[in-house]
This record gives sequence, C-alpha cells and structure tokens, in this order.
Amino acid sequence: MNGLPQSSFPETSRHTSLKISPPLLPDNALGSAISLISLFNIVFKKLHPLFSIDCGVVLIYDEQITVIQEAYISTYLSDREEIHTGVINQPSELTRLQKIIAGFSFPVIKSMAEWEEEENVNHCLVNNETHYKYHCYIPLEIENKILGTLELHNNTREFSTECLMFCSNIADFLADILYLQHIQPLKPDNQKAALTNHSPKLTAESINTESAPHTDLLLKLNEQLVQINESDTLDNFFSKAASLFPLAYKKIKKQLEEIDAFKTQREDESLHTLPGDMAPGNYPEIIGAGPGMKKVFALMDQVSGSESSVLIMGETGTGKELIARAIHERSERKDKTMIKVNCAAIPANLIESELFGHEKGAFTGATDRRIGKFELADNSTLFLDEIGELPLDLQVKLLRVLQEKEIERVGGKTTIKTDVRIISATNRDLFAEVERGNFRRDLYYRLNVFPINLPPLRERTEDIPLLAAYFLDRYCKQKTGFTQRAVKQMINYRWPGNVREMEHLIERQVLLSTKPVISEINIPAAVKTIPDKAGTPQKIKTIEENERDHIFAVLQLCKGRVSGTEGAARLLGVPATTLNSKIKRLRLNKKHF
Ligand SMILES: Nc1ncnc2c1ncn2[C@@H]1O[C@H](COP(=O)(O)OP(=O)(O)OP(=O)(O)O)[C@@H](O)[C@H]1O
Repeated sequence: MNGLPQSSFPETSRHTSLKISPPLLPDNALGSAISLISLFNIVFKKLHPLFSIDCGVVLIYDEQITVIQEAYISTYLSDREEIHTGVINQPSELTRLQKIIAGFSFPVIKSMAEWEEEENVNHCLVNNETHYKYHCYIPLEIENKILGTLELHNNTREFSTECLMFCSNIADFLADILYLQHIQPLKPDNQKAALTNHSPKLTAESINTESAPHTDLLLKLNEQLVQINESDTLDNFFSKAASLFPLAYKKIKKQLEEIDAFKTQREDESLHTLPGDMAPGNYPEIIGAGPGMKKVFALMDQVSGSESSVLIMGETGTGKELIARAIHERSERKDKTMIKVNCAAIPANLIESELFGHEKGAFTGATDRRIGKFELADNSTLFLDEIGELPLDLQVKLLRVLQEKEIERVGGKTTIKTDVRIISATNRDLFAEVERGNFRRDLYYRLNVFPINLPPLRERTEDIPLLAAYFLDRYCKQKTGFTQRAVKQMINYRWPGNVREMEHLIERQVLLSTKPVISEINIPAAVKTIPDKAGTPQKIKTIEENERDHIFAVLQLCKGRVSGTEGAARLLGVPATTLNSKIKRLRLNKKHF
C-alpha cells in the first residue's frame, strides 16, 4: 500500500498457535475492526500453509473510493515462523497505484514484472522491505459496489487458479460481513428489505435486527468479541461468530472445511516417510519397533541362550515361526538346522512316525526305515508348530519323550537317546484347551516353561508402516514407498491374517500398481468367519480352498512325491493322474515342497 504512513501500522498480535489473540479495541471502538481482523487472521492462517501466501491485506474504502478507511495486514514472517498482524484505522487517500487496484472489478493477478512494465513501479507495501514478486487483487464487492480489496502478495510462488478460486470465495464472505457492519443504520422497516435486496445470502433473520437499529448489532458484536480472550480456541471463536453471522459463518466454515479437505487430500497423496529412530535392534529380520514387539525382543534376549522350552502363542501369521527360528539361531544349537513339525498338517495316523520315525515293516507301507524328526533334531531345536492340534494319545507319548529324553521308533525295540530343545507354537488358547480337557495339563506345563505372547498386528499399528516398507523392499526394489493415504488404509484395517496377510497384500499390490509410489491399497472386503473349536474366528474357506490346503499339506508331508508307496496320491486315496490334474487346476507349485 504505497503512500500509507508507516506509523499507522501498529503491531497488534502475534499468532503462533490456534488461540485467538485478544481483540484490538481501537479508540473509536469499531466493532467492525475487531470482527473483521479476527476473521481475517483465521482465514489467513489457513491460507498461508495451503498456498504459501506471504502477505494478505484487506483494504476498506470510503463510499466514493477515494480514501482507505481501514486496512488489516497479515504477514508471514518465515524466519520466525509466525504471522504478524497490523491494523490501520486512520483514513488515508488512495495513491495512483491504489486507485488502479481499487478499480479492479474482478480478481486480477499481476507479477512484479507486469507492474514495472505498465506503471514503471512494482507494487510493494511500504512497511515491508520485501518487494513481493507476485500479487493478487480481489475486489470485496456486493451488488456491483466495491467496498474494498483483498490483496495477496507472494515472494516466490505464483498464484494458482486453485488459490484464486478459494480466495475469491473468501473475499465474498469478507464482503458480506463488511457490508453488514458498514451499512448505515436504517429504519427497522427498511432494514429487512435492504438487507435482503442487497445480498440474497444475508437475511434479516441472520442478523436478528427486526426492530433494533444496526448499531445495536455492532455493540452486541463488540461485547461478544471483548469476551474472547487468550484461552479461546478456534472452535469457541466460531461458535460465537455463528450466533452473530449465521449465514456468513456457515459459508466461511464450509470454505474452511473445503480447505481442510483439500489439505488432507494433498497430505494423503504425499509420500509417507518413516521416522528415522526406528533402526532394527538385535533381530533385523523381525520388524517391530513398538512397545509390543520390544517386549517380545526382551523375552527372546532372555531365553535364546538357555535350554528352556519355549511356548510361542499368537494368532495365525503373527510371526511365531520367525521368532522360533530367531531364538534357535541365537542359541548354542545354531550350528545345526532347526527341525520343524507342523502338527496340524500331518494326518493323525502318520504323526507318530513323523515324530519318532519307524522301522522297516512297522506298518503297511513302511517299506524303509525312517528317521523321525526327534532324531533329526538331536543337538538342535525341534519346533512343534500348532501343538494344540496334537492328538491326545500322542500328547502322552510326547510327554514321556520329553521327560526321559529318549525315543523309540515305531516298530523298533531299542531306545535312542536324544538331546532336543523344544520350541512349540500355537494360535489357540492352550490353557483353555487344558481346561476343556483337550490338552494334557502335564504336557502344557512341560512346554510352557517360558511363554512368549505375540500381539496381533491390529494391536501394534505403529509397526505397520515399517512392515509395509520392509515388504515393499523385498518384493520390488523399484518402488519408492507408499502415500500417506495407503499407510492410513493399512493402519485402519484389522488384519485377521496378521503379518502374513500384509505380506501377501503388498506382494499383490506391487504387481497391480504401475506407479513408483503405491497410492492406494486394495483392502479386502470384510470376510465372514466362523469360530473354531477354541472359539477363535476362522475365515470360512471355500471347498476349493479347503481342498487346496489339504492337498498342499499332504504333498508337503510326502516331500512333493505324488505317486508310489510314499506318494501323496496313495494317502489321499486317488490315482496319481487325478492328483496331478488337481495340482494343476489348483495351481499348486511343486517347488514349494
Ligand atoms: N515381525 C515380522 N517381521 C517381518 N516379517 C514377519 C514378521 N512377522 C511375520 N512375518 C512374516 O509373516 C509371514 C508369517 O509368519 P510366520 O509363519 O512366522 O507366522 P506364524 O505365526 O507362525 O503363522 P501360523 O500360525 O499361521 O503358522 C512370514 O513370511 C514371516 O516372515
């Protein structure tokens, strides 16, 4: 504002938070100054982070547009990260440049270069040493009458169409309020008509002045605003403003909501960055930095070096096997491979031979001697996965082996000494199974020397971004990351299949997404579940899924062999050709066995 005296820019308030500063009460107690500046501050604070506007000015002209009656200036001080607001309430005559600006009857964007070319001078604010490079002027207009101008100035960033659109709406609200406050007191009868005629958006009801002269409204406004103090929040301010200017408030609120929504959308589309202080600890292959996993890591530290039996409990896919392997690999037994038995995947009639081995001819089909998993795990660790599925008769045998530390092969006559450390895992509530009589109490206590509970993924959402980044890196080195939206989607999902489900989802997402950043996650629709024996919800599998899982388990047991006496076809009771075509149809891959 060239020509405005520097002394007429008193420093009124500094805003660093969402609190409203005490309202300025000028000598003439202009209610309008207070309300407009408060609104202007709020609006500018919202506009600044969104469009990087460095300076905003509201100029209010006199009736003839020859004098600036009032002006509010909000400047963003980047070095101090704060907004500084000034008010002018001494009328001053419009300069040549200001007359041009006041003559703009529609929004105008001008650069420093354009001003210099057209007027030989750039438009700059006298009290601000910055010569702004980009300018935007929006008339505050009601019914073709210019009441003032909303000016916006930027140092580095050009004004976008989006910004112009938003700010034009903001200018409309400011004009509404300006009009309301500067209207001359009218006779009550005329007032309603005048207000409705001038601005269809403002009704008599909106200012509730059916009989009172307009000055009453200003007094009321002043009274209310004086009550606004340091402790008032933005919401408080708005609820007070709402009672005074219901319609204008509604519009402004809508606009601010739109700005917020736009901001959220921009944030959602921005790249999610991981906090830097989440470096892996002792277990780089296990991702987790939240309190839940830290507790697990501390327990692992305590038990790894010992010989104690460990029972790992947790829902399916929470990483029980991963933890078991990590414990083994940090134990004295690490030089020998950990042996795994999945108690749920082996048919009941074969589990004994699987665990303890059999002699040749021990039963029909036992054409060779077979070494059991216990013998294989000698001087190593035996990982008994899904221990809750072990049939009761085998629970007795297992307990005896654990107590006596020796086994007998099925059909064998000699006992074999074994030195095996047991780590078992279950996704059932094993203690509840003991209470129900499905699991032997003595075996439970023998296995549960050192319990580790793995929290489900939905209870450690802080680990989700880390796990997502880890799997993205594993499945695709070319992709750079996820948007905030994608991370939010993952955090809000319940992950019934836990980390395994997440791993598969990201693997799939990598294939589906063509962009370098994964912007959206195809979260599965809610699946229906039925409780299993233990009451744990289980996904309802289709017949094909069930068939696939069963064939997969038997093939795993037979190490991928389909035909022959030790082949899966025989165990499943179908010809090898039938099994082969099923394997093909179900897209089972032999390389997995
Ligand atoms: N914290 C983790 N960090 C990295 N990968 C993990 C983590 N937890 C689980 N995974 C991965 O998720 C998948 C499932 O883990 P795992 O097989 O250990 O789960 P589980 O609890 O034993 O499952 P189930 O009960 O179904 O046998 C594996 O690929 C594993 O590597």
